[in-house]
Amino acid sequence: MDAYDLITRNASEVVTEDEVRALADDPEGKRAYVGYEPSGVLHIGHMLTANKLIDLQAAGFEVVVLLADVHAYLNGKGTFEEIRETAERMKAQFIAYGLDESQTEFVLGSEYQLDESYVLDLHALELETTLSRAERAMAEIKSGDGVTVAQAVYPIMQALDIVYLDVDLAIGGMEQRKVHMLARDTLPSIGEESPTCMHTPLIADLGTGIGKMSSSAGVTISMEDTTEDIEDKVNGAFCPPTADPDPTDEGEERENPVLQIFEYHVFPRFERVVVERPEQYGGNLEYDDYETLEADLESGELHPADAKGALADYLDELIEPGRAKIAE
Ligand SMILES: N[C@@H](Cc1ccc(O)cc1)C(=O)O
Repeated sequence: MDAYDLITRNASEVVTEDEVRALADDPEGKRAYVGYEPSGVLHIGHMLTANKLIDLQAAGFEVVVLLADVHAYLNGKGTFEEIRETAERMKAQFIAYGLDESQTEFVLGSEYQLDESYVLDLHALELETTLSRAERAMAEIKSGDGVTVAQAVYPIMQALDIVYLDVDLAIGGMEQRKVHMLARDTLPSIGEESPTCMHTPLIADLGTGIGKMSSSAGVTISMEDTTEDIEDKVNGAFCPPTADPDPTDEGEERENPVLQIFEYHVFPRFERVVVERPEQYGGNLEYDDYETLEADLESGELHPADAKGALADYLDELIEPGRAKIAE
């Protein structure tokens, strides 16, 4: 796989392809980041962008993980003290998950976001941003009704982070895209370049295949899950024998979350996937790529129950180091 393909694999959106190609041609010294609000424990959503950071490290990028304590505070996630404690724990979980500690720079937002120059640049950007634009940028990030002033400042700070962390590439899930578009449009007004961005897909709710999996609603997988929890959740997952399920009777789009997790979580981390089956059902199946597994599920060669059994095992292996860290 060449550098561009590795950098962009499994991405839902690349803004722009030409810009990322230029970075891929000369990755030496290039920096990429993801920011996370410290809250709860690492879950499958965090792990998806972390996989992208692992790809970027393999492609030669320097990687920055922003533990966005001020953002979490602005989004009502607790006191500063609580948030900072959570940030410390999340850092340990990211390392347990597979981010190379010697190649990853962990930064707490408050280390620089309270500096005078940052605050003055923030106010300059505030002058360039309408409230409705800030509100729209937050639509997929905040929960609940009504945007507070704190939540309107949030996306503007996120845009400025790209400048202050001196990164060449901003990564986030698709729910971050409007913040990144705001950054691309407004940063030139304070004399900065429009940042290059890349977005990872959102995984559908495990139980229904509808909407996106989140820690606040529905079923998610996190580093707190025991082996048994994972088995139960995966066994109860929505998994018709197709990657493209029909919409619900109410017309809601549906995805196959079991296949999505194979594609975005398992194949990027394991070279070969083995689905164990008793001899009388044809013996084990082995896959070197996601597409073959998907084709086998669609043809009926691979039964959803067997796919789920394998998925639970691989997810458990991915979660185990973080789970051990939490238990310490
Ligand atoms: N907006 C991100 C967190 C974040 C904060 C600041 C950033 O610079 C980047 C990302 C989230 O929803 O979790």
